[in-house]
Amino acid sequence: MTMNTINIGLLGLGTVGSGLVNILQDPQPRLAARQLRITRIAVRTVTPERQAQYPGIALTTDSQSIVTDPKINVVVEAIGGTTKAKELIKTALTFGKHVVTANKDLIATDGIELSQIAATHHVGLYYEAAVMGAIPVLRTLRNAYAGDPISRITGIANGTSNFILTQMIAHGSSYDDALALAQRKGFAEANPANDVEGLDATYKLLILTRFAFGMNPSMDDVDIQGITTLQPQDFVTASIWGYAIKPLAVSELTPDGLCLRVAPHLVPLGHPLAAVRDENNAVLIDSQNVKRLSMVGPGAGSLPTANSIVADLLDLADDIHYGNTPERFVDTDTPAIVADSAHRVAPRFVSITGTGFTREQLRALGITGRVQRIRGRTTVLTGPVADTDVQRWHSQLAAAGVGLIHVLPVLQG
Ligand SMILES: NC(=O)C1=CN([C@@H]2O[C@H](COP(=O)(O)OP(=O)(O)OC[C@H]3O[C@@H](n4cnc5c(N)ncnc54)[C@H](OP(=O)(O)O)[C@@H]3O)[C@@H](O)[C@H]2O)C=CC1
Ligand SMILES: N[C@@H](CC=O)C(=O)O
Repeated sequence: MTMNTINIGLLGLGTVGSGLVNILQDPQPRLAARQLRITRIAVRTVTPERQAQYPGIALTTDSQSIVTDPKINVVVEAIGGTTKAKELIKTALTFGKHVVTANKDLIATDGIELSQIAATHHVGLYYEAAVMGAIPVLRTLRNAYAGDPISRITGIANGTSNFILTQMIAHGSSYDDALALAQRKGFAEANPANDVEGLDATYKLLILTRFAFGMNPSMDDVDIQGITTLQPQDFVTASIWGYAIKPLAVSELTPDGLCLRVAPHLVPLGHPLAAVRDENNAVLIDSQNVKRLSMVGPGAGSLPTANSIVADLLDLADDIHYGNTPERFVDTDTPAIVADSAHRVAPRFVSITGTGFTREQLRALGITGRVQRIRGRTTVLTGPVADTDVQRWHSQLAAAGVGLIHVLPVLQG
């Protein structure tokens, strides 16, 4: 059966938006059959030279005119940020347009509200590209786990952080050089602090938690640490003890509630996540029936991310073609039950400035385990310790004038 053309209005023509244009301009046969056509694109700056690169597509700086255009069926939002993007998406949904977005910041914070607006107007709101780039994790959680209780999601959810750590470890790059390269490659957010301070991975973890556990936690429910304090001594010491350091996002359902953590973790060298390098992301889903399922792939970048947008567009194309109202991507506004810090227990990798601290002094603070002194630092690998003890170490060491560089959790299982 011949399909009607689906007119797409694209907001943003940066890393992600240009990837979508590339894929749709030269579509593979199965994609070509769906008649997806970008008709208009909103950007901040239009020049005759820029317009000339996109024959048949009208570039405009008037994004509002796209989200209200009666000829447009689907709006793809790839401008990022929350204020303008939210206003545009709300208008598009209210005008009866389906919306696809890669915007995890917005979906993490306002996704429930937007999803309700979409349902009211009988349109779809999809955002597979917002979480882990090319990895189809949201559809997998939605479609494959309805009958299988999940116990834990463990992932590398920020490509930029993983890329920076790989560059520092494998190529001896400085942190600043590695971050600059991630920016040039289009992996980093407009504000790269979101990547390196763990916020981007936290947004993704909040969305994953909705899909995996049907609960809706907030940023305040997540223990967040970035990668900015890591230095070459950490990688050396961790590897002597048989670990890699990986930027993980973990959502675990315990009898006391959800434990949500974003932090560089020590990961045993033989663990599958230890081998995930560069801008790749990975997710391990632990559940009752399947036990463990893993997926690895590019977590950032133009074509990998745009490919996930195409997957959303194909779902919508079928609904438009058959006259169906798209299903809600996720359907929960249940508040999260979050475990108390006293119940969040893990072994820790403790780095302290200076090498003069004796084992006895450390033991007096309750910091015991294997000790390494290397290049002006003392590092201790402890047994299982609760988050409340870690909070106490921070205040006691600060009061004693001792520099506590970081306390990293060790991944278990
Ligand atoms: N980069 C990646 O690998 C990934 C990004 N994402 C998400 O995708 C979204 C886009 O990211 P990315 O492509 O990297 O961003 P870029 O900064 O590369 O591109 C942003 C685009 O949006 C346009 N733009 C910004 N503000 C406006 C506005 N007010 N009106 C019209 N156009 C506007 C810019 O126009 P102009 O070109 O004129 O400046 C630019 O084309 C973000 O939400 C990001 O978090 C998700 C997964 C991966
Ligand atoms: N900046 C993000 C891009 C994809 O979400 C990342 O590095 O993962």
